[in-house]
Amino acid sequence: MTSPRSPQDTWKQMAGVAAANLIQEGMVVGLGTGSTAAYLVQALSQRIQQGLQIVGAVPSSQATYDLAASLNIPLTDLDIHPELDMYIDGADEIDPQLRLIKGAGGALLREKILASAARRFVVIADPSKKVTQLGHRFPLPVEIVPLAKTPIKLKLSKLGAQVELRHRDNIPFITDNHNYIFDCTFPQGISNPAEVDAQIHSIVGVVETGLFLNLAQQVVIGGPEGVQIFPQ
Ligand SMILES: O=C(CO)[C@H](O)[C@H](O)COP(=O)(O)O
Repeated sequence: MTSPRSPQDTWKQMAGVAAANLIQEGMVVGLGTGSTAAYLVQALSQRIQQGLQIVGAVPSSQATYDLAASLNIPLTDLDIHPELDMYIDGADEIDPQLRLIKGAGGALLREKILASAARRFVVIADPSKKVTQLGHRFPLPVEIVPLAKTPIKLKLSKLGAQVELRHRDNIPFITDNHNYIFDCTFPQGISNPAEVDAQIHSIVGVVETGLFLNLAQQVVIGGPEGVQIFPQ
């Protein structure tokens, strides 16, 4: 297993290990994307080596697929298992109502598909991800069809967002679904996430937003005082 490098990494690993311990025999599990989810994947692999038998895991990105395959986790997909027993993933922001901003890793569409296909969605994080209001610390990622980038940018700006096309290595970042991502900063935060989500979804060419509302059931936070699970 990778050695944690900072307290935050240690806390992410604690959350990943605790969430892997929630996985039971015979489950179909969705695996999230990002550094916290990578600790989950490593811990699940260890449990499988120790004898846990799952039906299979569905990865939320190519990166997670590659990691899980390299660790010999049995993989499956939504065509074979359209319902997941559990989906476990990180988040960029978590509010007190378990509403989330996700998508820093660029996998928000597949992540939301898996979260909505799961009977139980467990979020794993370190304490820095907890916020009182969404959108204050982290821009909202919005996945869009590249052809429509200019009209969509205009419409998002009219909703009050400062809109940046995500780049990697000085070229536009392309998602696993061949789309672009706009990172949208709302200077006052997002006081009504459901309304903002509906307004953004009404723009033609928007594929999905990083607002995960009414999806997460449980949060596992690793921190200096150990692991806290809410609600228990
Ligand atoms: O939404 C995500 C990827 O699209 C990640 O779950 C989120 O960015 C958290 O990442 P990390 O665990 O590396 O802090």
